[in-house]
Amino acid sequence: MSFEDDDMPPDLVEAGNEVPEEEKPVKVPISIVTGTSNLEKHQASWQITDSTPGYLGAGKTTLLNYILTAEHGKKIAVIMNEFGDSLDIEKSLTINKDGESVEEWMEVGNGCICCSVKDTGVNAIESLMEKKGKFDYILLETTGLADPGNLAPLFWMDDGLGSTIYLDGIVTLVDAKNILRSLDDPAGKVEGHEEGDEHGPVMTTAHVQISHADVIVINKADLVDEQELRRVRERIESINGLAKIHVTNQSVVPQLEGVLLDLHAYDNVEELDQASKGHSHLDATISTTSIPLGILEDGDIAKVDEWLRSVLWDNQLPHDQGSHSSTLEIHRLKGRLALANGDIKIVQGVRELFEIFDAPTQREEGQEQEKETSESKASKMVIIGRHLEDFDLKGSLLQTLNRR
Ligand SMILES: Nc1nc2c(ncn2[C@@H]2O[C@H](COP(=O)(O)OP(=O)(O)OP(=O)(O)O)[C@@H](O)[C@H]2O)c(=O)[nH]1
Ligand SMILES: [Zn+2]
Repeated sequence: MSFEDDDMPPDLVEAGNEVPEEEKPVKVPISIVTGTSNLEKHQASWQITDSTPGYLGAGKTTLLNYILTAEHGKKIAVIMNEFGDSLDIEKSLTINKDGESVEEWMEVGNGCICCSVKDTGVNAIESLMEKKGKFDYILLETTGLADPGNLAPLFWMDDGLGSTIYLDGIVTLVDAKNILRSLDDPAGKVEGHEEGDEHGPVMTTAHVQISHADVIVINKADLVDEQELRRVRERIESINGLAKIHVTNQSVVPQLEGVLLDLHAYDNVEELDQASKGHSHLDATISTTSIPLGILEDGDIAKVDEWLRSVLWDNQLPHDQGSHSSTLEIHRLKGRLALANGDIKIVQGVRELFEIFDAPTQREEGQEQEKETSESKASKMVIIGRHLEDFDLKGSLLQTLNRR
């Protein structure tokens, strides 16, 4: 597992397959950058007749160029996955250090990196690191990848792959001028997801990219006025109440750490408390719901685990009485389970994958601080998904915990 706390005393480490600290490979964080694209360029076959200049890319290339030329002292590998319209078996990989870039080519098999990364992509990155030395960070740009939810689990649950790479987080760029239109545009419909009723709201690529994001960069702020920017922001927050939001011009983010790098989006739940402010129902397709759970008992962890298995694996909402014409679809979830004895567990989920693990303790900051945070923070589960309002998630979870 990739969430071990370095400071954990050895007697708390589960016996069995634990590798001694000094033999453990240092894992390299990978951030996935998604964003809406120029439909005319990438999706010509859809016969877009709307030729307004609005449908340009959100600014991913601008962002990556900014990173590649900025002086940050980090060795960052940027992998550009240009749209898979050619059957290239090599992908451009740009390695940058201190404003100096070297272009490398990486064999990934059959064109689209999201399809081939599992087999060859990780190996390719690893062998490149052997040749070029370890990277500090990897940024994977995913033009043409509609659904980052397919890619995230490959890098997240990485123990099976024996990988030296772990998912740091997903960054989604949106175009301030066009995002509202993209969210309402049936032409952007995502294929391969569970269909709701035929006449229901369409789930677009923009929805899926926003719902999976840990960080959302609203770019091209210069093209909208304050009022429109607020509407964009509120709509995005109603879809994904967990993501950190930054507003930029020319993709110039305030800093790299915490915005693109060092996100730790899968090993902490810092953003959990921002989610309650909620502008629910601004978007009819995807929303965020927040379930307060108070202080839990030891035995409740197993119940939460059971509930998640049922909902995520079996598509069964426990104690559900209603009949539904829609299917519950959960994209992302985060939770904090605060136990009466002061222990805190973290829940992380993407699609059908989830994990419950001990919260990293903050020993450096002293026992007092640790105690204070555990007492002041109650349990909470935040869920992002489709058709959430058709189901009583809160009632189901509380009943599973015998709270009702
Ligand atoms: N007005 C304005 N234009 C911007 C801004 N950022 C980028 N652009 C322009 O928007 C266009 C698209 O930017 P790119 O960085 O190529 O976007 P992309 O997401 O890589 O686009 P694709 O390659 O189509 O996926 C370019 O012409 C940029 O110069 C901004 O903040 N404001
Ligand atoms: Zn693919």
